[in-house]
Amino acid sequence: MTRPDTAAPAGRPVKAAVFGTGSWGTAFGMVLADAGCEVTLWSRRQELADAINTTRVNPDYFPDTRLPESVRATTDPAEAAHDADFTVLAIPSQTLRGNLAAWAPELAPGTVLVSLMKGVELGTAKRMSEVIQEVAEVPGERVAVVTGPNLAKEIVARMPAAAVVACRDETVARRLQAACHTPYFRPYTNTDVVGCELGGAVKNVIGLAVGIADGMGLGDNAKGSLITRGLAETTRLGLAMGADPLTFSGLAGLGDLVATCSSPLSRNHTFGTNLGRGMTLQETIAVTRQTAEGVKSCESVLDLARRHDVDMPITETVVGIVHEGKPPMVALKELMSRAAKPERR
Ligand SMILES: NC(=O)c1ccc[n+]([C@@H]2O[C@H](COP(=O)([O-])OP(=O)(O)OC[C@H]3O[C@@H](n4cnc5c(N)ncnc54)[C@H](O)[C@@H]3O)[C@@H](O)[C@H]2O)c1
Ligand SMILES: O=P(O)(O)OC[C@H](O)CO
Repeated sequence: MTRPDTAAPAGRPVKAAVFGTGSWGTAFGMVLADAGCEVTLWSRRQELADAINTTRVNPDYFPDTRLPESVRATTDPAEAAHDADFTVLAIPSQTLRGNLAAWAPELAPGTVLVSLMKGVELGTAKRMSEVIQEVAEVPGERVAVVTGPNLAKEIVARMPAAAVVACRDETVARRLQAACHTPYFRPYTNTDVVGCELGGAVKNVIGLAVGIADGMGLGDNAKGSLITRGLAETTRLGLAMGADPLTFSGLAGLGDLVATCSSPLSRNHTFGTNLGRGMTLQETIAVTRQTAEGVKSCESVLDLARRHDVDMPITETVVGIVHEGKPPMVALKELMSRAAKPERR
């Protein structure tokens, strides 16, 4: 595949570096390769990079999936980043700042940094694209976000999904859209980076809440209510932060909420279900071997809400259960006994 815009040198394939060889980094690397890119995955562990290079399989995450020939792996950040048109970041949100500071000197000049992460930084309450801009010292026009209902396990099975590619610069969004568009992965562009990132981060918190309700056996009315009121509080926060409210009825908002809150493949949903069934936080963490971003980001989302003076009762309830040891039944009673109010306020 040649580059999708005239600004880039012709005659070679689009190159992508993907930092993080977990579920989504591996799956999105496969999408990029299927779309015609040359992909280098950066892995922390040499055994994993060797396994991918020799067997074409990531044995730790997707032992049954053969990765395309155009995907290779390395543990050397400079080798991964070399000449990359897109530098994709797929590590846990809370580790981004430290890792990116180490990788920044190796980034290819002019590369577009792409966040796959759905979290908000603890302490600063910054979105991932803000952390990227700050640490890599790049303008917002060179930072993009890929988000939407994209459960990695379904993507590696090449099951159909749509997504959103968001960037302040629509031309950059279109380049990335072309670089990851395949017959099974349909990306739409959006310039509302704030809304897209908030949609992704807050849906993990609502996914935890719905999981808890499922674990408690509260039924489908409770699920529908939590999804809808979860979307309402996400939209309130988005509006306060300058996002376009329509983003939240799109793939980054409603689409991702529905997928996360209805799928047993969602780590956040499953985490919540275990808590709702009565596991302690420590027991739940012990059985969750992958990243469930909402567990940490519920606190930073609540922090954001307070900074913007926005009421987010479901997020507050999740923080109470996950971090303050509040029994789910007590939290439920508190949530249901809040003062009555109109739906649209
Ligand atoms: N898995 C999905 O279906 C999915 C889909 C869309 C978005 N996301 C988002 O993508 C991001 C990554 O999630 P994931 O599912 O790939 O998680 P994962 O747990 O499957 O993989 C995380 C990767 O980061 C690496 N890692 C962990 N700690 C690290 C550290 N301190 N320094 C460097 N690397 C570290 C791990 O080795 C692994 O390669 C999250 O923000 C998640 O919300 C995931
Ligand atoms: O497994 P989860 O809960 O991190 O969800 C994965 C994706 O974000 C779903 O779009």
